[in-house]
Amino acid sequence: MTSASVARGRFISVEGIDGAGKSTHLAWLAAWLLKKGIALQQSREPGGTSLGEKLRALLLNESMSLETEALLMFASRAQHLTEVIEPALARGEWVLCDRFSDATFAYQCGGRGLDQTKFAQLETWVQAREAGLIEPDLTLIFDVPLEVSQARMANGRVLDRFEREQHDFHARVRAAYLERAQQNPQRIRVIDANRPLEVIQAELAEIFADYE
Ligand SMILES: Nc1ncnc2c1ncn2[C@@H]1O[C@H](COP(=O)(O)OP(=O)(O)OP(=O)(O)O)[C@@H](O)[C@H]1O
Ligand SMILES: Cc1cn([C@H]2C[C@H](O)[C@@H](COP(=O)(O)O)O2)c(=O)[nH]c1=O
Repeated sequence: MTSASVARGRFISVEGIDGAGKSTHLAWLAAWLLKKGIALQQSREPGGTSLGEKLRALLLNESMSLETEALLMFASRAQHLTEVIEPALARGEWVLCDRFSDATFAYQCGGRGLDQTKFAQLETWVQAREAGLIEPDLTLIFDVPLEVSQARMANGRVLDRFEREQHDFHARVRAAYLERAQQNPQRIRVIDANRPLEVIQAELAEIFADYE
């Protein structure tokens, strides 16, 4: 097979409020898919590139205006798309990404109140290509009640700027994620993450059973 005929890889993103368990499940899913022989890249946003990780450190730790925050999220994404995501998909590899633009919709629009028109403009600017908008093929939202995520986060970790936000902020983020799932039922799947790990892993194995 020539490189021109390699089938595009799959783009999977995981989302959820802070402490929902998405990083835990992403690591498990990556190991499970690798065992099935699927070549993949595991990455995250903000971050995923050398520049993106520097932007991540600023975003998670420095105070900044709402506009700066939204623009830096998309700056990290622009770099991530051109440097990591698009080349990997073109090589036929899967990309498993810990958060993508649904997170901007949930945190910057839902949590912070950014105008959705501005979000749509930035999304088009950064993600539009000739073939259409680059979006995940499948997005898993790990959903838990706030008391559960707060209890999981309280378990001995140093909280970043987003994690230190008030209860109302996280409630708005969760509501925005669920709204986004309702708007995109063909792409987004909500997973009840308030269950034992092995039960959630069995659901993930079922979802990906037919994927090759
Ligand atoms: N289903 C579960 N049952 C019990 N504990 C869980 C479950 N899922 C995750 N945890 C635990 O909750 C904590 C938070 O999980 P994790 O770091 O994966 O969340 P996260 O959604 O990636 O958080 P963040 O977005 O803030 O990085 C970890 O200690 C993890 O072991
Ligand atoms: C991509 C993206 C992320 N965020 C926020 C959400 C989280 O609180 C942090 C990332 O840290 P994580 O716990 O490792 O997921 O960034 C955001 O506000 N907007 C975004 O687009």
